[in-house]
Amino acid sequence: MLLGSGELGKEVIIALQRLGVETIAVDRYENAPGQQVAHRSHVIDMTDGAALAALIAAEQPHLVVPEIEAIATATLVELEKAGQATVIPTARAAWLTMNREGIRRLAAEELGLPSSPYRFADSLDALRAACGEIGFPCIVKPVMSSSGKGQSKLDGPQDVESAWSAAAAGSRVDAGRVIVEGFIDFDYEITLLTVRARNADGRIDTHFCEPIGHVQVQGDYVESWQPHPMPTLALERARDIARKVTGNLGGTGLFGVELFVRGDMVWFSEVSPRPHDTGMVTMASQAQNEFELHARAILGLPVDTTLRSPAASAVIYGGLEAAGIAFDGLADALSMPGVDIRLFGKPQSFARRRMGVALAAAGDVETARTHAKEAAARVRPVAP
Ligand SMILES: Nc1ncnc2c1ncn2[C@@H]1O[C@H](COP(=O)(O)OP(=O)(O)OP(=O)(O)O)[C@@H](O)[C@H]1O
Ligand SMILES: NCC(=O)N[C@@H]1O[C@H](COP(=O)([O-])[O-])[C@@H](O)[C@H]1O
Ligand SMILES: [Mg+2]
Repeated sequence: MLLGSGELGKEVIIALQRLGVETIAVDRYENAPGQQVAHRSHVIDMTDGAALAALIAAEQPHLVVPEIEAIATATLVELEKAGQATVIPTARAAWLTMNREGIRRLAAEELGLPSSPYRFADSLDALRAACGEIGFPCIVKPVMSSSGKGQSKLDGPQDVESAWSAAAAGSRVDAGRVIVEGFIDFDYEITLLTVRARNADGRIDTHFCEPIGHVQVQGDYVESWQPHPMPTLALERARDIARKVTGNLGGTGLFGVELFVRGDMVWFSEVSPRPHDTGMVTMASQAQNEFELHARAILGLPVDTTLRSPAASAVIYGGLEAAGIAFDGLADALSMPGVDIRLFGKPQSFARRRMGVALAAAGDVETARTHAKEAAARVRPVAP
């Protein structure tokens, strides 16, 4: 049972089905991408613990696979403890990463991993004080949000009030709480896809994919590529951080470990205990893409993180505010060498909603990036 059935869950469902698994797609709205391919589906408010528990009791899935962070994870923890659900990778991992406070305190305070300085605030006044302590520039984010929703960069005290309002509007669950992070002036940022999977002896091994470089605009990924070259020491540090944080979260499955890099310095940013949006590039670059790796790992099957070809991905946004939009220019995009397109089939388009992705494999990353961006630009959303 997938909890969340967007573009990432859709691919996990397809990968699971190819291995003979029966799939149930759950989301907050009807005809979510994953629901279009699953064996059956349900629409519930996944942040409603009682509704979630009732659905799990009715369906009795062998595995519960969170696909987004905003779900009633405290309920998952209870169900797991009572032996009524097996949560991927663990209920505790879903619970800790749902809230930026949980994962940040674990990573920085318990595991001692390098991260940006941070404070939490529950009111505008507290936010003013917190920004004062962290200094400017800084970044403010709701403790519960994703894809950059409700996130602001603040250059001075004049930006505090608008950041507080933006966080309230962009929070998935209105917790009324924000994190302030010191701004890290990184050279580049990566996602290190990390897989915890059982080996032939039944023990869990940690496997790493090649680093994925990416560009984010307003906290949302617009472009990613693999491999991203890194100095040996920085890569070792990145893997060390990823091994520690995923080892603590436990269980089996694929994780997206987000890291900032400057020279040989590496900072932990956050981690998704599930496939990552920037990892969509692996549909073009790897022998087993991140969705297949997740499916195999959670089923106790062997994994192979080998890179097959340099590749890149570029996001196709909705551009329009309309239901049932269509797309022009597919033939133009697909005529490019090494290019492939995924259109997610989201029933409703918003200007900044991710509706598809262009993928390009090439002999080198630069060519792949150029081709992916060009292909994405050739796909034009049109009103129905
Ligand atoms: N402290 C920071 N210093 C510099 N840049 C930052 C910082 N925090 C976030 N960013 C930038 O904003 C992006 C999004 O931040 P973050 O990953 O925390 O948001 P998110 O809403 O969880 O996004 P997603 O769900 O897509 O991972 C980062 O990838 C990075 O580009
Ligand atoms: N960064 C997290 C991420 O990319 N999550 C992906 O976006 C979907 C929600 O999209 P929506 O907001 O367009 O419904 C989620 O279901 C997941 O597939
Ligand atoms: Mg992120």
